[in-house]
Amino acid sequence: MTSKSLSSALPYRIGYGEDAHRLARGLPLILGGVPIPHAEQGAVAHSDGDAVLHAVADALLSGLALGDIGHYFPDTAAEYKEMDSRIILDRALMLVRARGYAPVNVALVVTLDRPKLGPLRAEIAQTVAGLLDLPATEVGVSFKTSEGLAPDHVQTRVTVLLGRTRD
Ligand SMILES: Nc1ccn([C@@H]2O[C@H](COP(=O)(O)O)[C@@H](O)[C@H]2O)c(=O)n1
Ligand SMILES: C[C@@]1(CO)OP(=O)(O)OP(=O)(O)OC[C@H]1O
Repeated sequence: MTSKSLSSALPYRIGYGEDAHRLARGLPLILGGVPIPHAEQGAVAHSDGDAVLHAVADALLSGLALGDIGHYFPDTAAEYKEMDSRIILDRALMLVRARGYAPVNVALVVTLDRPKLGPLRAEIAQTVAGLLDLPATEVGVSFKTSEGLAPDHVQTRVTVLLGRTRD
């Protein structure tokens, strides 16, 4: 079987995405659609700077080789200034669905030194799952510190499994 016929025979595809934003005082921090209370610093970004939703959207797009969010939402366009990143994720999901795929499960890792995000794990999983029309049990959420190596930085890495919904 050639690699071309193999990829059309298999019902699953893997996607990977990541995003990072610099942090600065006086800005809100939003992760996975959840505003983080008591964050001393927020994301420096053109949009609302939600590094989780950006990485999930890039993971969806990469699974079908559809480019990345910067292609669809250039950070030079004034219309996307301070935009809600749920719009970005919606667009990526729409593109994936239009090609006959849907997310099956998501695994995401947020690297952030402060604040501790553990108490928000369920809310972030639930919110991301809701945006993808998945049960919260299909969104794994892990947190890591940078061990002080990058205190002014938030980073998210995401894998997603896409399943074919039609032939
Ligand atoms: N912003 C964060 C970062 C980490 N955690 C939790 O702390 C534990 C230890 O993380 P290390 O990076 O030091 O291994 C781990 O259980 C993380 O879930 C957190 O809650 N918020
Ligand atoms: C989202 C966009 C567009 O507003 O900008 P940012 O919010 O800066 O985010 P980033 O993840 O750096 O890049 C994607 C851009 O297209």
